[in-house]
Amino acid sequence: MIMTKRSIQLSADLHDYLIAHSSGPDALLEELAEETAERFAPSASMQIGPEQGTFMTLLTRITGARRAVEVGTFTGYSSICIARGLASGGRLLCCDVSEEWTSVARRYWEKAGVADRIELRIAPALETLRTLDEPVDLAFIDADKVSYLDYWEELVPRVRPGGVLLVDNTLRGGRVLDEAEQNEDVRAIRAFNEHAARDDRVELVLLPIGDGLTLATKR
Ligand SMILES: C[S@@+](CC[C@H](N)C(=O)[O-])C[C@H]1O[C@@H](n2cnc3c(N)ncnc32)[C@H](O)[C@@H]1O
Repeated sequence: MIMTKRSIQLSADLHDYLIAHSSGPDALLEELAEETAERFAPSASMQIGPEQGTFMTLLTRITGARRAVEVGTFTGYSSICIARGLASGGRLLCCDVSEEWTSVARRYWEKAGVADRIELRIAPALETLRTLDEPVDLAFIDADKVSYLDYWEELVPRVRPGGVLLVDNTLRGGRVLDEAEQNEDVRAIRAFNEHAARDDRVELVLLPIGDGLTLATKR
């Protein structure tokens, strides 16, 4: 009989323990999370979690990424985590449609000392992605769920062989499993997961970090 090792369910205490035994977040990211929670609840829950942020900084650094793209910036937490991991001379292009939310991001980019390596484009992300003509080392998708498949299709051809794609919320709180769940976002994530898992251009793993984080590398 084959015994399958499964990821364990994290209780709130075990999650706290995991955070306490990981690097970061530093005081600046904590301040950003607090300001976002105070000013923008309940939208604040859109922000990535601290362990995801650390994971993304380490992954960006380990892969030596110099040219990164983020789809969905909000108040800037994940963009700071990516920007901090970029190799010397690296650049991050951020795509969002909200001037209000990204004005907070701009302020924290200055405080974090990463403003000089980030470009923000305020426009529907599909429009921005279609203008990209340089190979991408690392892409992060975290915007409107119904467009995930379209973002993927624009980004996969642009990511260089060996480059990385990260896609957030791919477990959607576990609702992907509930066949009765017909919420538009959940259906979109389900369709995305099925599409990506069968995509021969990449190898991927769906990690149980945060709300589910798909990590793919281009063949
Ligand atoms: C889940 S939040 C991003 C959270 C962010 N990654 C963080 O860690 O704080 C989603 C963001 O996608 C943006 N967004 C929604 N639709 C978009 C679109 N069509 N094009 C670009 N950005 C979009 C929203 O304005 C919002 O800021």
